[in-house]
Amino acid sequence: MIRGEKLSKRYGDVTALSPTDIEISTGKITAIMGGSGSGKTTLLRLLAGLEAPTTGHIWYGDEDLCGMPVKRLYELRESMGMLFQYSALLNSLNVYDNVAFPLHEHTELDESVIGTMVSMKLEQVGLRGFEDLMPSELSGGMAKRVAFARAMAMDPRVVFFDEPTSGLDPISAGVISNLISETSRKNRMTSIVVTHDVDAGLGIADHVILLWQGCIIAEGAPESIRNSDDERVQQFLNGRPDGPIPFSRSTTSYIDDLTHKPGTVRFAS
Ligand SMILES: Nc1ncnc2c1ncn2[C@@H]1O[C@H](COP(=O)(O)OP(=O)(O)OP(=O)(O)O)[C@@H](O)[C@H]1O
Repeated sequence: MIRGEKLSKRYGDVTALSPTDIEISTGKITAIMGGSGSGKTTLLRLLAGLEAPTTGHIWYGDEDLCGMPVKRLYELRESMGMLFQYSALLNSLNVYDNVAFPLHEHTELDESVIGTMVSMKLEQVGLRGFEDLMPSELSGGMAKRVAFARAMAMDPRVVFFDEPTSGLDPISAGVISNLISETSRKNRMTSIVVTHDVDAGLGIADHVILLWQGCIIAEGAPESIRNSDDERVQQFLNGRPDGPIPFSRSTTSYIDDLTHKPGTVRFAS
């Protein structure tokens, strides 16, 4: 179990995440969903130990990620995989070297063993035979699949997916969703998926956490989220522009801004 306890994050005056308690079940897929700016990526980065929370603790079993010695944090990271929104492939390395990268970094395995492992991972994503291509020669969907293979290279126990289907056509998005779903279930992997994509999120998740303005407004099994009578949840699920979730996030008066009232002036005169 991964557990966030009174977890919060502020950036200057912006509260990206209000104090939140959260539980991620081992071996399950948890989707973190919500509109733009609701705090999804912030929560993912905190859980992955990529950023320190402003308050709270992140428990991996009985170990607190906050304040953990760096050496132990690196060890823990070796059991984690990450798939970022823009694939984050290393442009100067071909497909083979991108997938092999974590194995070269974290293991002492012979190249022949690494080669076999890379072939297995590329077979899993349907790209065996594409080892020599450079990232610039890949479509967006292929790049995501290579990034998926790289995230799986070390057979991680926990994998973080940040918007894995964004920018993909529906077929490529479906392929990535299936890969997440099948690999998670077969390997009993703990998957944490941040997504705007309602169909993908509700389709693959065992548990859904829905955020709004840095707060959890609903969580539970996909079916219970679908049947929620919270208007904010229904506005998000149905993509309605009008509703309790406002279009504008400005906090100052528009008229005051236009008339440069003291305290609201944004530009140097
Ligand atoms: N490094 C940062 N510095 C300052 N503010 C930040 C930073 N990262 C995030 N924020 C702010 O925190 C809030 C939550 O951002 P976050 O990226 O977590 O939202 P999100 O739900 O992932 O949004 P999106 O779906 O658009 O990526 C936003 O108001 C954002 O502007």
